[in-house]
Amino acid sequence: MENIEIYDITIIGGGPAGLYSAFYAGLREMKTKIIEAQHDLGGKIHVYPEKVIWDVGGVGPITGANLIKQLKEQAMTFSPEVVLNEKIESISKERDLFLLKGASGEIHYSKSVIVAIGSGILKPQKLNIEGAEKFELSNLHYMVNSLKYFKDRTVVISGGGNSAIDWANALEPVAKKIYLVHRRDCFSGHESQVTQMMNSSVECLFHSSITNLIADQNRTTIADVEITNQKTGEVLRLPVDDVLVNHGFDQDASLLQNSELEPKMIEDFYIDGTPTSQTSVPGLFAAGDILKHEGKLNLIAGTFQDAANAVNKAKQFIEPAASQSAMVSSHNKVFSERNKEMLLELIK
Ligand SMILES: Cc1cc2nc3c(=O)[nH]c(=O)nc-3n(C[C@H](O)[C@H](O)[C@H](O)COP(=O)(O)OP(=O)(O)OC[C@H]3O[C@@H](n4cnc5c(N)ncnc54)[C@H](O)[C@@H]3O)c2cc1C
Repeated sequence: MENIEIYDITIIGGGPAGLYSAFYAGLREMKTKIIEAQHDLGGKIHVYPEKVIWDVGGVGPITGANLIKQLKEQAMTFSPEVVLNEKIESISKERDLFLLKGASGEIHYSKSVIVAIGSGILKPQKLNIEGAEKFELSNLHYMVNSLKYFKDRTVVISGGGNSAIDWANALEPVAKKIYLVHRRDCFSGHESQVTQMMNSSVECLFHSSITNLIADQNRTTIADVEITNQKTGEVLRLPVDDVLVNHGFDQDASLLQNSELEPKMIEDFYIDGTPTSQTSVPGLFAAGDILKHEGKLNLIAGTFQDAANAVNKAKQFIEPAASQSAMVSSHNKVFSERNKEMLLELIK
């Protein structure tokens, strides 16, 4: 083990929970590594780069893309080691060290670990219609990368959760017409979003689902959608420009299933932790959507508290005499030089 590089803390997952953990670990002067399976940091926010987010404390309305940019900038404050395109496949422990096995074959060594994998590697649940995948290159979408693309188009959205409703509201002023197809007659989305949508021009088709996609003459693009009302059996054929499917994401639980360490879990997927982000395995902490505890807030804002708690507990795990939490950032000596520069700017 002479040539291995050992980190104080390794964060698995580069979404908001992982990025804020990386910043906070730097604040606590820990040697930090962050490992992300995708080619870029930002996590689930990449699903909604053009959605405007209003509920991050102290941050005005901001697009997903800009929030990712700011989260990344903050995370890089203390220059953590960043490893991209590396899926961690298992976690084990030898004596005092955690060993994280990456899909690349590399083993990452760490004194403590934060699991910040959200819902695992994101895989949208696909439309269950034979041959639908061929339209993914044209007008069948599982994400919205550009609102502009939908300008003056007729769009059928399938789904009834927060994402579907958010997109119906965001696209309604842009598109020519929005239909929302939902298999139930009530929505599980946030009340205010549902109210906004119900008071808009979005046309909701309840008890319904998409049962067929009819191609244009070239067989490359969806020209019409068949929608079946499950209660009446009535079939409606709508000419469309685009179909947007928001049926949620498949949960990839392989990391914890493949690991020798067996933290207590909930529903075989979530980590059953404490409100201070501890798991049942000493030295292994969790933050963000993967963590469940009393008082859990499944919002970006909630990931920050999980992250700071996880880092503070990790710091004490490897240095039992360390203080319980970091000093507030305005007093923290690691910022003193930068604070001086900013104050000098102010009095210029
Ligand atoms: C459409 C939509 C809209 C939303 N809108 C809002 C909103 O307006 N406000 C709000 O507060 N929240 C919103 N949310 C929720 C918010 O995005 C999540 O709560 C937040 O992203 C959770 O952050 P996280 O870091 O825990 O997980 P994630 O963002 O899911 O990040 C986890 C990261 O871990 C990586 N990963 C997973 N497994 C591995 C592995 N084995 N090895 C390495 N890396 C791995 C993934 O690739 C991913 O990058 C929305 C969610 C969706 C889907």
